[in-house]
Amino acid sequence: MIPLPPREIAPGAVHVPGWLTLDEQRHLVDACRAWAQGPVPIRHTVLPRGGVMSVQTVCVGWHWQPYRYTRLAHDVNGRQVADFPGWLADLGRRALSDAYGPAARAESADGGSTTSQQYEPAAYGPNAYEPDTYEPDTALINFYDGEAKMGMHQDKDEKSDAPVVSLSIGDACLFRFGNPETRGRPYTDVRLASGDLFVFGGPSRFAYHGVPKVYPGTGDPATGLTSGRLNLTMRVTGLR
Ligand SMILES: O=C(O)CCC(=O)C(=O)O
Ligand SMILES: [Fe+2]
Repeated sequence: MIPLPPREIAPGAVHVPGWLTLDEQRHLVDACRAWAQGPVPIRHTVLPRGGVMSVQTVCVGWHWQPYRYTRLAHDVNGRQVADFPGWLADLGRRALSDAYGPAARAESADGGSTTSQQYEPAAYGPNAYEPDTYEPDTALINFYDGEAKMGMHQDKDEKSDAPVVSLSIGDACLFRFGNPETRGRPYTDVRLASGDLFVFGGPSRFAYHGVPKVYPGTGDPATGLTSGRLNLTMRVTGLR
């Protein structure tokens, strides 16, 4: 199947359908399976008021618990999460470069005129367009069974406005991408399928987003995931 072309959903938010090859998806599924075992096993995150998230989450680099990052997983088993691997950071840089196009490079190379540039670099702030210097140091890996969902939220526990790179594998879902001001409209509903890349940075870095629904049975077992949906988001914590 020929994937749809990249689409800008909101300023700085780009959906790239079918970005990962099947091999890359398999590799990511294997890696996520290993991380799910430990040193800090995958779990349903417990929220401060006692609610339990329907997705299961495991982290690498830094451990996320609502609403902060720590080196040790105090809310699970007190251990340090796995290191953030270099190959994943490389994948993140390639993702940014592919999502935002050659804009930043073309601009610095020839002083402003660009060739196949789709988006306006000036509007996006310094971090969105520097794929080469992107240094993600944490990844949150979420597993959704057929019933799981995620409410509208902002990714705002990072002390950096560098873009978030999101990769999806397995069952497709309805991904709702909104605006930085409110949980409600305006938002755009996007179907994220296996292999899709979604990047949000610049003016959309702190936009509300969520997953109202997963579509069971829509994934390709050849990814290594026979049911459910895997989502991996890389971020720059800005912590040290
Ligand atoms: O599953 C997704 O596509 C989004 C996950 C997400 O928003 C998050 O982990 O913060
Ligand atoms: Fe999020």
